Order: sequence, then C-alpha cells, then structure tokens
Amino acid sequence: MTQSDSAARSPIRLTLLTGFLGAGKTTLLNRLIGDPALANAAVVVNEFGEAAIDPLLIEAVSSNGVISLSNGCLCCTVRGELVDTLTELAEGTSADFQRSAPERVVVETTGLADPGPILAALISHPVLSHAYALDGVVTVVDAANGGGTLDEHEDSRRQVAVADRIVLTKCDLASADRLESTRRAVARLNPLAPIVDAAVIEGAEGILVGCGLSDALSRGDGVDAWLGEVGKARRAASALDGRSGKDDVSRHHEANHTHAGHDHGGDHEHGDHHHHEHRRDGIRSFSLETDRPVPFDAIAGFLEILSETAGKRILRMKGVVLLAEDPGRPLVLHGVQGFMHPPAQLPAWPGQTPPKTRLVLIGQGLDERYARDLFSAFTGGVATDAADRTAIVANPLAIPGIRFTG
Ligand SMILES: Nc1nc2c(ncn2[C@@H]2O[C@H](COP(=O)(O)OP(=O)(O)OP(=O)(O)O)[C@@H](O)[C@H]2O)c(=O)[nH]1
Repeated sequence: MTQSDSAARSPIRLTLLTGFLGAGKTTLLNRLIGDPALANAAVVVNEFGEAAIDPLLIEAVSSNGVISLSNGCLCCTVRGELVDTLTELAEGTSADFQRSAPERVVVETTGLADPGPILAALISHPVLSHAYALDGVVTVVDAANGGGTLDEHEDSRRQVAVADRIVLTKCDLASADRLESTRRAVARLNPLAPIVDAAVIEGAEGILVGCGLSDALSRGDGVDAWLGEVGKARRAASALDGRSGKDDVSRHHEANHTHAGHDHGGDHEHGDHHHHEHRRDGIRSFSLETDRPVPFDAIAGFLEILSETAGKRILRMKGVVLLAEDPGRPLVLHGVQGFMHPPAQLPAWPGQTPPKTRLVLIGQGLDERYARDLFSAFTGGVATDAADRTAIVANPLAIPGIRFTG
C-alpha cells in the first residue's frame, strides 16, 4: 500500500492513553482490549525503562498486535520510533501487525510523558495528520495517590489538563476524603473532562473509543495551552539554532531530559545499563536482572528492605520474577510510590525466552548502586535465612543503615 492509498482511506482512530506512573493504564487496557470495539486495534506501548514489561502483560490477555517502543521515552522519540511505527501501521507494512492496517490504534504512553508534544506531532505531521484522526486522550488518575501526584509532578498535571476522559482508578483503596480531594484537584485542572470511576467501566465505548478529541481541541484552554507552549518552545529553539519545525519540538524536550542506555545513536549518551533520567525532576530509571531462579523469600526480603529504606524515593517498581519454586509461572510485581500491590502470577511466560527476573525501578533521588547491591545480596546466592541475614548485614557492601528485626 502506498502513502496516497493510506491517505485516501478513512483515517485510523487513535487514542492516547496516559496517566502517571503506576496509575493503572495497562490494567485498564487489559480490561478493555477484548471489547469488540477494539477488535481490529493495534496497541503501541512505550515504557520508561529498559525492560518492557507491559507488552508481556497485554499480550497475555490479547491477540491484538502489541508494538513495544522500548528505545526511549515517547515524548522524546515522538519524531522517530512512534512516527515510524504509526506510518507503517497506516501503510499496512508493520511487521508487528499482520492484518493490513488497523482500524484503530491505542498508544499507551509512559507515566512520565508530557502528552503535549505527542499531540502536537500527531496533529502537525504531514502523513500522520491525514492517516490518523485523534479520538481521544484518556488520562488515568490513581485516586489513592492522585492529589499528591498532581501537586508534585508537572507532567501529571499536563496529562490531566489535556484529557478528554479522566478515569479514576484505585477508588477501592482511597478514603472518601481522599477520593473527593482527588476529584476536586482533577476538576480544577480540567473542568470539562468527564471523570469516570474505573470500577464502573463495562466497555471501551466512551472510554477508549469515541472520546471526541476534536471537541477537546476546539475547546480552547486545555490542549491549546499546551500546544501554545510547545509552539513557543519551537520558536525559541528556532531562534537559537536556526532550525525550525517539529525537530525543534523534540530538541526542546531533549533539553529537559538526559538519557543513557542502549547505544542506538542519536543525541543521547548510552552505556551498558539503561539509565534514563528526566533531569528536571531528578527522576531516573534502571533495571535489575538475573537469570538465576529467585526464591520467593529472597525477592520478598529484597522488596521489604528496599521499601523500608527507599520506599518514598521509588515512584514505580514493576517486574516479573523467575521463581525458584514455580519457574513456569512468572510472578508479577507492582509498586507505586512506596506502595506494593499484592503480587500475582501469570499462567506462563508470554513470548520471553529464556525467562529471567527483570525489575524496573523508577525513582526520584533513588541510589542505584544501593539498590543493585541489595538486589545482588538477595538474589546472587545469598539466602535470607537468619544466618545469612547476618552475613548480609556484616557485608560491607550491604546497605548502610539496614537493621534486621525479628
Ligand atoms: N486496588 C486497585 N489496584 C489497581 C487498580 N488499577 C490498577 N491497579 C494496580 O495498580 C498497579 C499498577 O497498575 P498498572 O496498570 O501496571 O499501571 P500503569 O499505569 O500501566 O503503570 P506504568 O506503565 O508503570 O506507568 C497494578 O498492581 C494494578 O493491579 C484499581 O482500580 N484498584
């Protein structure tokens, strides 16, 4: 199919699913992905960090095409991988989506993505703006943490401000007061978007489908404020270096971020371990891996101590664990801002060979060396029975300030 063929067809509806780290984006997508309204949808997932966990979780429940953009942050790769991926999908040439072009695409952003530049790129790109029609921006807000997250993280405020729909998750974990204050904070930022409790959502219609971004675009304040800001940055960057257009949207963004990870060229500095830092916030991510099957007690001990000593600095922790006791069924871990969700197990390892333990930590002011040493101490052959606990405490590499109790 040629570019003009794809432009002649009706545009592919695109939904941007955003929300802060751990708010519940993947959970919502997993619940809705089987809806007939999403039958011919492709899902594009971008994660902040090296180990792409979300595609595994979505693939486990869906036969839709799931495309993982793992080489960087969506807000930074907006003119690169995302544009290429969406172009291939529109032209029916995507190796990841075999059923010609999809009718719709859901893009799940990282929890740290500012949707403004993504929307700007989709709206202004010469091919994408014809091939795609933006259906909606759906922003997931964690009701248990929402107000605090919105106070502390500008990107989360931007995500709410540009939303066509706000989905409040974890209402079951929030007190009535907390729920009410989150609703008020959300409504202050975006008085127009309907706020829906995730627990009452029954289907994709009206949530991931038919949100009417065109309405949002025409309403003025929300989206236009962000696009105006992007436009200002573009003009300022153009004035500085004589470049213009979308490149400068991305350059502006890169000025606010540093990255180090896989060496895939481009503007970023890269090394063996993936480090991805949003300099503005001191937020960085890294992953911890081991091929060795890990006893449940060891991973539990690691998480217990990590959350005791650094819980407040962990914005997000998630991963899959190759359990020594049950190596065929990965243990899925989620932690958000010091809060660990009860672990769950998948029935099998979807598409990952050979299976191994991979944890992604996203933290603010989190000491990576400390976390790596702690992880090695628990998973690198040091067991967690009483005698070995003494060995860990006595180990000069181990962890200043750690005291075992009991
Ligand atoms: N109790 C409760 N837990 C929820 C709800 N929604 C999501 N969770 C849990 O919150 C954790 C994080 O959910 P995810 O769907 O992975 O969040 P996410 O926004 O995709 O996370 P990132 O991709 O890291 O940004 C998981 O343990 C979910 O089971 C909810 O409504 N209630």
